Amino acid sequence: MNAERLTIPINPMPDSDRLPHALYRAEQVRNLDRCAIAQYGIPGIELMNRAGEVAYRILRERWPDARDLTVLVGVGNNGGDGYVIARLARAEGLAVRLLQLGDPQRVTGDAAISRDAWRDAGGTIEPYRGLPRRSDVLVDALLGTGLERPVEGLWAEAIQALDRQRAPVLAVDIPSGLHADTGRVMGVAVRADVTVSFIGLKQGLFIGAGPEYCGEIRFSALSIPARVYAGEVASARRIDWDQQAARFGRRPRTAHKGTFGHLLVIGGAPGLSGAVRLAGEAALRAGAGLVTIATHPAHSAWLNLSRPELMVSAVETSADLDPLIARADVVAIGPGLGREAWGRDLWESVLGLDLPMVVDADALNLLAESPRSGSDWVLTPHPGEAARLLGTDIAAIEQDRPAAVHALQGRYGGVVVLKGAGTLIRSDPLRPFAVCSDGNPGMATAGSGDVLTGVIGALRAQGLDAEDAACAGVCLHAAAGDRAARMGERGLVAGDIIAALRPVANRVPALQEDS
Ligand SMILES: NC(=O)C1=CN([C@@H]2O[C@H](COP(=O)(O)OP(=O)(O)OC[C@H]3O[C@@H](n4cnc5c(N)ncnc54)[C@H](O)[C@@H]3O)[C@@H](O)[C@H]2O)[C@@H](O)CC1
Ligand SMILES: Nc1ncnc2c1ncn2[C@@H]1O[C@H](COP(=O)(O)OP(=O)(O)O)[C@@H](O)[C@H]1O
Ligand SMILES: [K+]
Repeated sequence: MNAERLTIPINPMPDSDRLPHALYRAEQVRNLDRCAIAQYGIPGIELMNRAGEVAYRILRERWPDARDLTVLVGVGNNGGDGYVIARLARAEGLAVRLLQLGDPQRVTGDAAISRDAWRDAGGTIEPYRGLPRRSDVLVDALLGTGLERPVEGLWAEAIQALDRQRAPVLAVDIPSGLHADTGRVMGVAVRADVTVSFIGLKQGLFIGAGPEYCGEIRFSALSIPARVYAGEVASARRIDWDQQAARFGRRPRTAHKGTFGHLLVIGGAPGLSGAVRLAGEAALRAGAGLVTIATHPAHSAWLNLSRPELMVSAVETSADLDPLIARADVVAIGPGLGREAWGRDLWESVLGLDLPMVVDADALNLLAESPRSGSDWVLTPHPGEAARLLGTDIAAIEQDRPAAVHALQGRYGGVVVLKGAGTLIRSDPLRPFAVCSDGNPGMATAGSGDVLTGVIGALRAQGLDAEDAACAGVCLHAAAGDRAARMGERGLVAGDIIAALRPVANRVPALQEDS
């Protein structure tokens, strides 16, 4: 690959039917709504009608044979969208049951207008007392971005009942019970087959439990003017390999191995040699020109037998590192480093270096023991390492991953990659953080993080800065994981991700036999 510095714009509007890249917090989407209404004169009821129409169109497209619809509405504007959907469905001759949670007298504003329009069209409102025995599709219009406390009582019962029945569920704007900013489940949440989101994509759809609850995500900006978005800087940006691959052009015909950088991978205490071996091979497959592994003498002699392209050096103490560091462009440290004297000595010796670094695994655990801030490093903690780095527990990290990655970056500097489903990348605290929406649970397997370390190190060695290497590396790794998962998620091993790196990095279409 030939890496180029490239500014990739964040588009708030969808291009064709692809999802936009800009993500927002609930409060920001409310600002966008308000701006469209106040400054561009689009009445709120018009937005609600458009939202209902879009959701209904997607419902018909996805389930053209549906005849019996059950719509669950709450008392806010999310419920307002639900009345519109119910009215449109009834007008087309579908049998619609509308079940109300909360007191319909509490419905006000645009939602009340939609409620009345539903009644005027002959629709009835039944208080929710349980789901009908059968429906072809259920619409979840209970709670949207106005969710403000854990879901309890009858509301929680209704959501659990949705979970138990077998018909597909379309969630309006966001699955009810999912927190729009963190993707946290607020007690219980609707597990949707399709989620249709409006105006701005909520970041919680892609973070935390979001990917488990949203099903397929569809989006409509409800035709509000593009200028509305100029006033609101996205809180996050969704990244994927399709977009990040634009950084990589054709390799110059005159290239030599020095063109693509020299990565030094440090780690592999006795018994942990596999981790450096995986990181090293992944780096070669992600296009690094040269890769040297600095590892324990216990296994250095045979480490490269299965991959002779790797250079392997035995390091007894940190003094042995000096000549290797002198030849390296980038250092990746941590895979299999251990926390014994050997690993500590190596970690301490690289701390003062003026070289780009990728810091992973046990190096992160050692960093947690004596915290310090760096500027030119990429830290790649999984939630367990993140918890140690912040002196908290994993549950606290997972509850609010955006806050965790923000705190990590604040305390440790550089670029922080918080791994897991919906990996987050945070560099400059004033700019949107990134969320990778590729990847799959097949990648939850030993050594998969070591592969990522090698990939990010390789991209840095090829000239990308820390943030670009982290974003492109996470996406390349995830896309390779997705390609490897064509053969099934269960039983996927880290080596399968490595094998997929090369075709994905070169954008070679998948062969029939891959799938
Ligand atoms: N102009 C607009 O503002 C638009 C809004 N739209 C819809 O409006 C939604 C936001 O509407 P709202 O701000 O009214 O909020 P919601 O409809 O999400 O809910 C707010 C209501 O639910 C109650 N509530 C909050 N948490 C609860 C809980 N755990 N259990 C029970 N009740 C709870 C609140 O007290 C409030 O009465 C969006 O998600 C979207 O669906 C769309 O119609 C597009 C246009
Ligand atoms: N459910 C998932 N969806 C997407 N990516 C995942 C999922 N589970 C794990 N991954 C990715 O796999 C890698 C696992 O890394 P890590 O936990 O460090 O594993 P190890 O320590 O075994 O190498 C991370 O990049 C992570 O983001
Ligand atoms: K909803």
